[in-house]
Amino acid sequence: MSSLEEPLGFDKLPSMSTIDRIQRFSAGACRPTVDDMGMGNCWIEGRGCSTSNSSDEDYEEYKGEAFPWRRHVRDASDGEAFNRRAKSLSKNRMKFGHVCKSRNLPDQHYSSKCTERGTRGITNKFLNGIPKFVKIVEVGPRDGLQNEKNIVPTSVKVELIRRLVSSGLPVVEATSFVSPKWVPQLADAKDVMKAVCGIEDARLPVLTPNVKGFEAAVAAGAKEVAIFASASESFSKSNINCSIEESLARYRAVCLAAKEHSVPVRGYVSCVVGCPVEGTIPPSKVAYVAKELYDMGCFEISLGDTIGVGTPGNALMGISTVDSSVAGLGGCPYAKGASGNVATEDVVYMLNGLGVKTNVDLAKLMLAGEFISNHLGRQSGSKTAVALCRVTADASKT
Ligand SMILES: CC(C)(COP(=O)([O-])OP(=O)([O-])OC[C@H]1O[C@@H](n2cnc3c(N)ncnc32)[C@H](O)[C@@H]1OP(=O)([O-])[O-])[C@@H](O)C(=O)NCCC(=O)NCCSC(=O)C[C@@](C)(O)CC(=O)[O-]
Repeated sequence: MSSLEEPLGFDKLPSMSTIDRIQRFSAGACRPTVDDMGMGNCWIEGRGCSTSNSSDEDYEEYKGEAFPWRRHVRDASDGEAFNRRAKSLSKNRMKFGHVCKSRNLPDQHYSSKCTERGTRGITNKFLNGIPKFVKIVEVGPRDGLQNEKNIVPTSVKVELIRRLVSSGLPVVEATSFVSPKWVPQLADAKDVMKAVCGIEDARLPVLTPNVKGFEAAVAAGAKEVAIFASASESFSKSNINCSIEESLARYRAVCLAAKEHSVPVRGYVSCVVGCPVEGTIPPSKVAYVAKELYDMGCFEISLGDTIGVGTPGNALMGISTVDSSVAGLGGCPYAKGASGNVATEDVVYMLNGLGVKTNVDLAKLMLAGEFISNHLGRQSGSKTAVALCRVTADASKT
């Protein structure tokens, strides 16, 4: 029986063809997680969303997402239960169209909610493998604002986080405890965290590049952190001023500290498709870094198409965790050519149209996007937000 405590053998790494399919899938900054790559026995309790029978059950599982410090040894009954649920999922796939109401969106004709009718016309082939629930990790307040020319006031960041959480997003990355010399836009990390750490309706992870950052984050009230490695040597050097191996050594220390504090750690791998300096990145490099992060205790690995050079392909199906940024804000300041992030509004709109539940209220999310876009003095980078605003404005004239 395989144990969750066991390190993965190299034979358990995703096959080259799997990685290749993931590469083709990772459009923009939509980041599939390693679990979604079918990484052998990387079973983490509570992450089996695509095997659930109902969206509500999926969501409950996400809310109860367990972390490595709580990984358990999977026994035979777990495996049987998993298989039973997987089988019944395939029976229930036709239920995709179940309504998930978007409460306050002005005009519900425009895919503001998931409807049975909206999905009926889509072929079974396409629907096969689409998860019933997608967890969205909102990175706007962190990735979105880290590259802004004008520094956004702390109070605006805090209000943005509150609005995003109230839209139903389960995870909102709040800020980074990095060097203020490197990312001055997030130099107020401590104040932001202190203001939001009491929020309980969502997880609010923060980026920590080293133990110094981890300690500052925990002192400010962070309950979850993220570490960020790269599959490209050049990007590692320009982003965190060290080689991949040096970064992994730093992150092992962060993970050890996190374990002592029972703080869950999410792992990022940047440049999983391409790097602005090195060009195409070999999938084996991505798999290596992902495995290292997993082995040191990360409960989830986010695969970042940092400069947005991936293209969608059939392997899109089955992905159940997506990172996105409200109003399409952001991008890494140390990735030349990074074209920004996929807008959360667009992701939610698309998933609503496909009948995939997210538990995010699109209307409230759009208001959060409008709030930050107004502050930044520019139009939202979300096509959905722009289009639906126009529709609403036109409707109000008639
Ligand atoms: C990693 C370092 C710190 C190395 O930076 P360094 O200059 O090599 O570090 P150092 O150890 O020599 O320290 C330099 C100074 O920074 C201070 N320092 C050191 N650590 C910290 C800390 N944690 N918090 C606050 N201060 C810190 C340290 O105390 C010292 O201060 P000084 O003595 O000069 O006054 C730096 O390169 C850095 O902060 N990089 C962060 C870059 C960044 O945040 N990039 C954007 C996030 S990554 C991203 O967006 C990609 C992602 C995650 O979204 C996924 C994807 O899309 O690909």
